[in-house]
Amino acid sequence: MKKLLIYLKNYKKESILGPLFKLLEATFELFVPLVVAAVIDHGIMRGDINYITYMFLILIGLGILGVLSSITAQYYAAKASTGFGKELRHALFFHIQGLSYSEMDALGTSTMITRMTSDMNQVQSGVNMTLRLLLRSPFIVFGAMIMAFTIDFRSGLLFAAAIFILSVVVLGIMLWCIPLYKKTQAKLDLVLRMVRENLTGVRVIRAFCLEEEETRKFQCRNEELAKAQKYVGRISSLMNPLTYIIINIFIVFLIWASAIRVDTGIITQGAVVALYNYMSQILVELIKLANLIITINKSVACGNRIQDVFEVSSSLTLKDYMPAINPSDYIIEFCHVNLCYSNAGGNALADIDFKVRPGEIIGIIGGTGSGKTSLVNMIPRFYDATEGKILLDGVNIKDYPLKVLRDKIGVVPQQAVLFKGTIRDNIKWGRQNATDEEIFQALSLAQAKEVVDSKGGLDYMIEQNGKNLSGGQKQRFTIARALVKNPDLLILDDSASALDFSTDAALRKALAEMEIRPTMFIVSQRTSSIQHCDRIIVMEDGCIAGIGTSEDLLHSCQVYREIYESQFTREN
Ligand SMILES: Nc1ncnc2c1ncn2[C@@H]1O[C@H](COP(=O)(O)OP(=O)(O)OP(=O)(O)O)[C@@H](O)[C@H]1O
Repeated sequence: MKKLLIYLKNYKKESILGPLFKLLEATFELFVPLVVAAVIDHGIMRGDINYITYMFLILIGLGILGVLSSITAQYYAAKASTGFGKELRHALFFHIQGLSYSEMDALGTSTMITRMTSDMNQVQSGVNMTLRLLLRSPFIVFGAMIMAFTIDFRSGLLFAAAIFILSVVVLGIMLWCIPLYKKTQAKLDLVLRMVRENLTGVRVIRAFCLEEEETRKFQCRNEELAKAQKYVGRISSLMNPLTYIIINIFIVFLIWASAIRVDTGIITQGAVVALYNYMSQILVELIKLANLIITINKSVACGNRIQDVFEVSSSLTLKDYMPAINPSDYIIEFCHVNLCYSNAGGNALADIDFKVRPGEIIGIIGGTGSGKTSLVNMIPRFYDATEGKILLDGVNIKDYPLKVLRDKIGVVPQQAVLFKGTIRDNIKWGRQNATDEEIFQALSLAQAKEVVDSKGGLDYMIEQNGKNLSGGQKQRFTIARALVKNPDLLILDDSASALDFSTDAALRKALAEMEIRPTMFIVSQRTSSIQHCDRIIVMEDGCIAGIGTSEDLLHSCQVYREIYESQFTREN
């Protein structure tokens, strides 16, 4: 958490002025009981109206100064904490953007959202409260005690005893509560994760009629959370009655002892009222301090969770400068590449070794989980090879600046992801300066032009995740988005799976006939989608089972033959 405080560095002035103004406010507050005492002892006792009016004006002045100091302190604390929150959020977002898929997989999306939102808010409000109260409350507690000592030494001792006992009770309850708050936070995380999963997977849940089951599970988690919250709530609710009882016992003692001392003329009646006021101030401030410590603890826990994300460094080694290009006959070369996912038992890919010439269309086929996606995901460095190397234009892909590498590659992922915005905005994700003409060219190639026409043009608004489009329409837009980039290398990862056979065939034809054709990797489960590729890579259990044309493979590769025959028979 400490490391996060660096994001306050641009708000040093506010971080100093906020607490200082709070101390000023506290100082004015500490003078109030003295003024009241003076009013009683000198004004009321003597019936001196002028003196009372004068002191009354001083009280109003102290009140106004206190309010002004408080407002100024709130202003600076809010400025520092919101600025801190803004910079921390920005830094975390930037850091997450730099992580590779491996780290994203390990951290998990829903926990990152929680850290970015509710944890971040908790840390921000913790900073705000700390700036306002961390100095103020102890200042008032000890200030009130010192004032009590200056009024009457014996009463001061009573104050010291009261502060000690109250601190033990308040700290005890607080220490009891802190681990329980952490457990409650963990249960809240579970509820949030479930909400997120249910909202994103609502269609699947309904399709499988799992609403009741999910509602039951949610109710369980929700009840566990409520139970934990109630338990910690009950314990923390002990704070007020206990502290009030203790402080009132001390007040009884104080008034009893003071009354005797008033009778003997050691202290005045005004002094008793002042002491009583100081005792009340101590109570209020100790409770505030306890709440503050709980808030700080929650914030530190949340801050540590945010810090954990910062601690995850990207496994991507990044280069800033373009390497010298080694002229090569091949655009892509996989040299004995292995891939082992973090936390996975064994290699997902083993000894992948092949070369691709510029302009070639390579089909990749294989059973579910055979490693097709893993293979193509390594080219844009979504995952890095654990052994071996991959060359692009003769240069190790790890030697390219990431932006240069990814600019050369157009990727159409298995899952068609679109963003809220117009069709134009979405296609421009591929290339920001693409003209409408270029966008239409890409849409035509992707067989998506008639979809745009049917939706009324490029200004049609796509909803978040493209939920107002069919699966096939989304796929066509994601293909157009990759094509508008004019990549040297185009990766289509099962991205025509939702297209009907004739649209799929028209798409392949259009791609094959492109004037300046990128080298292509077409991943598919359908033989018909890849059988006309220049070469086909057949994957089985993370290894290459065969490479060649469809005809060659039908003779030489049993895996391919089995896939081909099973589908060929079915398709006919
Ligand atoms: N992010 C990941 N973390 C851990 N293991 C993974 C990850 N992605 C894939 N795998 C594993 O790697 C293997 C290959 O998966 P991959 O997605 O590459 O297969 P695929 O041939 O593309 O499958 P499909 O046709 O079903 O998409 C599988 O055993 C899978 O469980």
